[in-house]
Amino acid sequence: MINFLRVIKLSLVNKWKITALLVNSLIIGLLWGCSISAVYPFVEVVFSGNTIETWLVSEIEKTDEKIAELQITCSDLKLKVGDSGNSTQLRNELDTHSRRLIAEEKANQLYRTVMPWIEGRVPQTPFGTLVFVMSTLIMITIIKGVCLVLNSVLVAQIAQRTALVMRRQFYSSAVKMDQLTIDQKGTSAMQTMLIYNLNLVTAGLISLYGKGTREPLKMLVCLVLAACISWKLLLLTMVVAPIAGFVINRISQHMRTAAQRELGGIAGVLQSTMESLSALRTVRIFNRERTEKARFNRFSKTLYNLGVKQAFFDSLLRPTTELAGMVCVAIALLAGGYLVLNDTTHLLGVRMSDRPMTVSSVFLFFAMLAGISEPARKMSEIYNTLVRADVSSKGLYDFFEVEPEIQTPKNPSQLPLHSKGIRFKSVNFAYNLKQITLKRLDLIIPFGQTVALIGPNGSGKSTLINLLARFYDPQWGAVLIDGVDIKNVNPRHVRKQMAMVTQDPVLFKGTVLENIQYGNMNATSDDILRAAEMARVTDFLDVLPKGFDTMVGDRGNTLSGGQRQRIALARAIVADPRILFLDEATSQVDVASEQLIHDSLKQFLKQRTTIIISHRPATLEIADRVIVLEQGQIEEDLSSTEYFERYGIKLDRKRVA
Ligand SMILES: Nc1ncnc2c1ncn2[C@@H]1O[C@H](COP(=O)(O)OP(=O)(O)OP(=O)(O)O)[C@@H](O)[C@H]1O
Repeated sequence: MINFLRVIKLSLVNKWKITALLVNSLIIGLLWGCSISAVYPFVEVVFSGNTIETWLVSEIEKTDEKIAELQITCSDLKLKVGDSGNSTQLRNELDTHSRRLIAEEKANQLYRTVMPWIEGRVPQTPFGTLVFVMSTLIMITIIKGVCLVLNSVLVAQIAQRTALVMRRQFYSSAVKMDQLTIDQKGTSAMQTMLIYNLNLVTAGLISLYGKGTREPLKMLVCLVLAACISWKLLLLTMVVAPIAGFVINRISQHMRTAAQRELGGIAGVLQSTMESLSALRTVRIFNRERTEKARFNRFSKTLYNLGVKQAFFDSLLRPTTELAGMVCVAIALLAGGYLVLNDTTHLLGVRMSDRPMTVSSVFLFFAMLAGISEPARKMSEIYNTLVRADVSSKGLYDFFEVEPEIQTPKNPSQLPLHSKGIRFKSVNFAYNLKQITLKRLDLIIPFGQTVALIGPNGSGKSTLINLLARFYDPQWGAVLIDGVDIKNVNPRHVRKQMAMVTQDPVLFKGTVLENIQYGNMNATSDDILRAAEMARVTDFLDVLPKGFDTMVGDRGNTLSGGQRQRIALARAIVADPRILFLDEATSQVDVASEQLIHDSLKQFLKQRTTIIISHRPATLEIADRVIVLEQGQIEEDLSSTEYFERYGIKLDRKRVA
């Protein structure tokens, strides 16, 4: 439970709520004990045709008689002990009777103390007493109900607050996590963790602070009351507890393994579902519904088997605790019955109580054991939840503890506003040990230049941009902006001067306006309008139902690919970056619009360094320089005019017009 203990530690900041909860749970426990104790007046008073007052009077009389009798016996025994010298048997007898005398005196004292409080204040008939007991029981139940509501609210507040902290911690770990780890883990695994693991941890906290606090306190109250009747008899009945504890421990070890497997299985099902649902169009166009269904069914079947296994171990717990409880009750009744039937205080030579037990006190003892076994059963149920919470918290803490590879140095260098140039200095980079992606790459891009990177798929174009944005750090060599190694700069400061548009840009749920503003939250409406005009967003606003205020749907899925790209371009323009990346940024924009965008971009690109990735000659026309990459190395580095001449590329401006 070491991992869940860390969650509990986190929840301890709610110390006042926890204190209130403990007090509340203790009250519930006491009320529980009181309601069970009602069995005593039933058996002893009501069903014997007494009222509380007459019963007290008769008890005082009985104890008076017993005290007188015991005093005589004790005096006789003292004389006999004196005569016989050192007879052990007589001494033991004297000891037993003396103890009994003290116990009777104490009981008598108690009855006499209570008597003035009771006299004339309680019902005077047996039926009236019954009504009184029942009304008290109902009152206790009402107060207990109010306490339970308060208890649930406090538990929810503690658990949900802790979940909130962990959710925030998860999100900040996720956004800090370096790209390489995210690539390896997969975003759907992270989503699963955020939803499923966190839910199980919250359920664990609710169980712990709810039943996990209430039930042991209920047990404690009943244990104390049972011990007051006869602590020795209680010890005797508890001999089965270590055996039950051993069996429960063995079962719980299996439960833990099963819970771990089940969690892994659920993660698999959720990941597979998220993946196929987010790519439903691809699934449909290739008629792969059956394949996906089969894959999903396979995962679900595994989950079913794991669930059944888990349920099997869960189900073992209840009969085990019930059997242990039954054995306890049987021992108690057998021992108690023996003491009552023989009117003795000794069992197998061991004194169990100072006064012989009455039928009603054995009943009360039995009721207290029942009062212990019910919470014990509930406790065994929460164990399963706690095991799952522990397994889930391990997953979450493993996630929190991943040290991001991209770190801010202890004494970061300041990066001035980019105005000189970018340099890749002997850069070697590999995503994994098997393949080097960039090999001793040297490249200098002066400020204000627009460079087009071209080359076959997988030649390392996007990787180059990723290194410049510090999504990854090179294993060898350095990337410098204006002479400052960006490894020594806070990544946030590096990215502050950058903006990026990719071929499949992500838009967020919100309006067109909000999506453009995302690039610069301080942008005025004029800035947004200017950016929208430059990216030709304004050209299609008329066809959108609410213009700038149209909701773009999940990830912008209510827009066409070209419209999405144009909004993403406007978002980058409004950010007013010093370094701009355009990775096939207009690949889905129609030729006529692309030409218009290029015309308006030309002026904009003059005050910044731009890196374009594209295979389309039309896009290359805004570049000053073309660099051809091949297997992570620079093959050619030409001015755009040289490049167009060498490869005989002619741009058909008429077609555009
Ligand atoms: N996250 C990643 N993890 C592991 N390998 C990667 C990762 N991203 C890219 N690669 C590998 O690095 C190499 C270069 O990829 P990169 O995306 O930089 O190529 P590219 O020139 O931009 O290709 P394209 O023109 O197809 O976009 C490829 O072989 C690719 O498989």
